[in-house]
Amino acid sequence: MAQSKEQRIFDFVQQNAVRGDPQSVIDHIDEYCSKKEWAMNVGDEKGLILDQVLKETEPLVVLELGTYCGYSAIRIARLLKPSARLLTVEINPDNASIAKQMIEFAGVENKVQILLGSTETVIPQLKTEHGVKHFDFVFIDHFKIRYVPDTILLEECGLLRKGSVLLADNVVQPGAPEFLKYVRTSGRYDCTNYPAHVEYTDRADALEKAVFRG
Ligand SMILES: O=c1[nH]cnc2c(O)cc(-c3ccc(F)cc3)c(Cl)c12
Ligand SMILES: [Mg+2]
Repeated sequence: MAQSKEQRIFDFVQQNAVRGDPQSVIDHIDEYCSKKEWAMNVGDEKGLILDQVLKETEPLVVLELGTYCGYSAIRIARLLKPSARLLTVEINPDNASIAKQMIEFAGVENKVQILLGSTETVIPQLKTEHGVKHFDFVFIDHFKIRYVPDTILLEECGLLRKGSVLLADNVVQPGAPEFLKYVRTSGRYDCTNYPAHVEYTDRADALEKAVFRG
């Protein structure tokens, strides 16, 4: 069976990065995806903005929508306090398998739980099946058409509290105009835009931070 791009990324990490060193894994994924094969990791430029917002927030319970190969899960987990946890939702079982191996190689597996399934199925189960009360931080990086429905679902499931931080990738490219309209006009969020570029390119993109007013 032909190898997937995601498997090739993991192979490159396994052969070149330092096992147990999250930064080494991040750097090697960035090296491979900027030099060999582009892939939709949040990347180094937007990753530094993610780092900065995480450091400001100091979250204990984090949700990620869209795991892919685990790059941003590792970026987030490496900055979490010992007792903090990340739950990350991935719909594609092949991606989830690569992400699991990548997260274990980086040595952050005890802070991260990968939940396989669609966000619309998983989000309503988080309180009952995963003992979540509220999320302090949500990184949104999956299908752009799911940004608004999943944000509303998080509100309706009582998973956000005053000050919960949503950080959404790709609000310019591929673009999430309905999401921007929703968080900026609903009156429920305080929003900040962070202009950047599509990972590993010079094409415009941005992250949007939306803090829930409760
Ligand atoms: O689907 C995506 N999910 C999560 N992140 C994504 C991302 O960061 C970038 C892109 C993308 C942007 C421009 C381009 F020309 C091709 C692909 C996509 Cl398509 C996704
Ligand atoms: Mg993205």
